[in-house]
Amino acid sequence: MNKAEDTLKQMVGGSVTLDKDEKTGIAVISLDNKKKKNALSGKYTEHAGMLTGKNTDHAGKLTGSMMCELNDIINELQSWHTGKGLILRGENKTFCSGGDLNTLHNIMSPTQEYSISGFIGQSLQNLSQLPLINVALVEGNALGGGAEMAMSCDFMVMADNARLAFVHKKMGVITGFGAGTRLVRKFGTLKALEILASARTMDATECEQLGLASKILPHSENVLDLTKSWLHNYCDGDPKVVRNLKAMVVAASNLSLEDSHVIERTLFSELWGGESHLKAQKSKL
Ligand SMILES: CCCC(=O)SCCNC(=O)CCNC(=O)[C@H](O)C(C)(C)COP(=O)(O)OP(=O)(O)OC[C@H]1O[C@@H](n2cnc3c(N)ncnc32)[C@H](O)[C@@H]1OP(=O)(O)O
Repeated sequence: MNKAEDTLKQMVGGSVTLDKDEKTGIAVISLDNKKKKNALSGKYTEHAGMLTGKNTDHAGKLTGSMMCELNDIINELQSWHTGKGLILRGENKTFCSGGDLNTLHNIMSPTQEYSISGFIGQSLQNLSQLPLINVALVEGNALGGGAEMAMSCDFMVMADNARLAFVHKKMGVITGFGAGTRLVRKFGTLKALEILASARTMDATECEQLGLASKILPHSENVLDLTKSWLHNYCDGDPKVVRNLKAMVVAASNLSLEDSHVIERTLFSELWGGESHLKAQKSKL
């Protein structure tokens, strides 16, 4: 993976930031690459250390692509033990226009791309498996790799101006970050094939009808706040309960029935007799 990371670090431009709210337990990851509609590039910043929380003695150097930053942020969230929810969004009223076409143009080796898609695919897999209920807030466009990122979250909330398109076929490729597999598992082969082979653009209404979007919100300045309120419905209460619930869902989607039942019982028994359980029991007696 190191070679992939090194290559990604050459992609200049953009940033990814994390905002953790300890009070609500909801974190927000924001993609920001204004000049390229939040395409996934890298960045050059004189304040790199401040943004990434490390590399302070390398300030002013190329410090890594947006995907490397996203990967670092996901790693950081693995140890956020009081967290319950996560929103992945784009700045500038749009989600993400996919891979940076300028840089992708220079990566023509299948071996290199195999390793890069492995790095990004693993990051998105790690994101989807965080013990946080996560939601992609899609405003504007989620195209190509951007659609793949949105697809890796538990839920998708879309602004009414949002559009999602797996444009890969039009680019002469297919999905490479895991969304093809996710689409097939969600819809079965026929619907997934239709979505991927048509490479069509789906608006928020169609995404909701398909079950890709769980909620459509009016496109407005406070769409992020509305998404936080929506997410709060699912992740209010004791962090341990919310996190174990998410961990159980992750286990069930990855493991055999038998193995998943063991995990489910383990996670259940961890909560039995705990503070929340006793409190709830008391209020019912
Ligand atoms: C390996 C994974 C597969 C992939 O993700 S491949 C990439 C798939 N994505 C795409 O093909 C999207 C290409 N972009 C577009 O279709 C349109 O730019 C888009 C997002 C609908 C926005 O349209 P408009 O609002 O009309 O804006 P625009 O076209 O004038 O774009 C503004 C500036 O942003 C740039 N941009 C947009 N998407 C980019 C991308 N993916 N990589 C690099 N640059 C990108 C665009 O070139 C333009 O730059 P400039 O202002 O002309 O210098």
